[in-house]
Amino acid sequence: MRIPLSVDEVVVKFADHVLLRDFALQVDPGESVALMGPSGSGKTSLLKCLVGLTIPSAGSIEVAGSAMTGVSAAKRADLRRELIGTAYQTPDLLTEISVQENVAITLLFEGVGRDKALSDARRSLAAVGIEHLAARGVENLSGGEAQRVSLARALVRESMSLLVADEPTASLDGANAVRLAELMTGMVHERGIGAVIATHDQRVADRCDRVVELRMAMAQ
Ligand SMILES: Nc1ncnc2c1ncn2[C@@H]1O[C@H](COP(=O)(O)OP(=O)(O)OP(=O)(O)O)[C@@H](O)[C@H]1O
Repeated sequence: MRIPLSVDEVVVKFADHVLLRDFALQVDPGESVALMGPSGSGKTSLLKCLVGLTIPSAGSIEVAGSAMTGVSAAKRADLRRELIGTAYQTPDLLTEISVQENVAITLLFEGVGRDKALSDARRSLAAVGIEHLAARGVENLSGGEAQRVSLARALVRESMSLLVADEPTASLDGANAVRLAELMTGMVHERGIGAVIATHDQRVADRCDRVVELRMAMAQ
C-alpha cells in the first residue's frame, strides 16, 4: 500500500524568518497524526505545504507516492483534488444547496455524472452517520452536524489518501469535539488512509495515534 504522506527535510520560511527547519514526517496507512504546538509555531503553514497551496523553501513532500514539490501549480491542484481531503475550523458549506449536494459538489464540478456524484455523496454521508440529513439545507445544522458534512465532503472521493484538517473541532464543545475526533480517526483506520490534524485540543490529540509537536524553538 502506498504511504499516504512522506515529508523530508522541509524548510518553511517567510523572508528571513525560518519557521520549520529540516522537518520530516511519515504518516502510514491507517494512521492519524495530531499536529500540535503554540500559536504561531507553523501548523497552518505546514498544512498549506502538504496540500500544495504553498511551496516549501526546501525539501520534499509526497502524497501517496506522488511528489507535491518540484511540480507545477496545475499538477499540485490535480493531486490535491485526487488525493487529499480537507476539513477546516469553519466548514464553509454553501447555503443555496442541500447537504447532499454540498458533499457532491467537487465531483459535480469535475463533470462526474449527477447520479453517480449524488450516490457517492450519500454513501459518504452514511459513513459519517448523517445520511438522514441528505435533503436538508445547511443553514440550521448544528456545529457538529456541519463538521460531519465537511468530513463527508472531504472523504467523498474513493482515491482520497490523505485527510488534512486544521482545527476541525475548534468551534465544537468538548463532547462533540471528541466525537468528531473519534469519527475521523476511525474512518482513517477503516479506509487505510492517513491524517494530519492540527489541533490545540489535547482530547482530540489523545484520539490520534501519534502527536507531533511543533516548537517555537524550531523557529531559529
Ligand atoms: N504568507 C506569510 N508571510 C509571512 N509570514 C507568514 C505567512 N504565513 C504565516 N506567517 C507567519 O508564520 C507564523 C506561523 O503561522 P501559522 O499560521 O502557520 O501558525 P499556527 O501554528 O497555525 O498558529 P495558530 O495555532 O494560531 O493557528 C506566524 O508568525 C505567521 O504570522
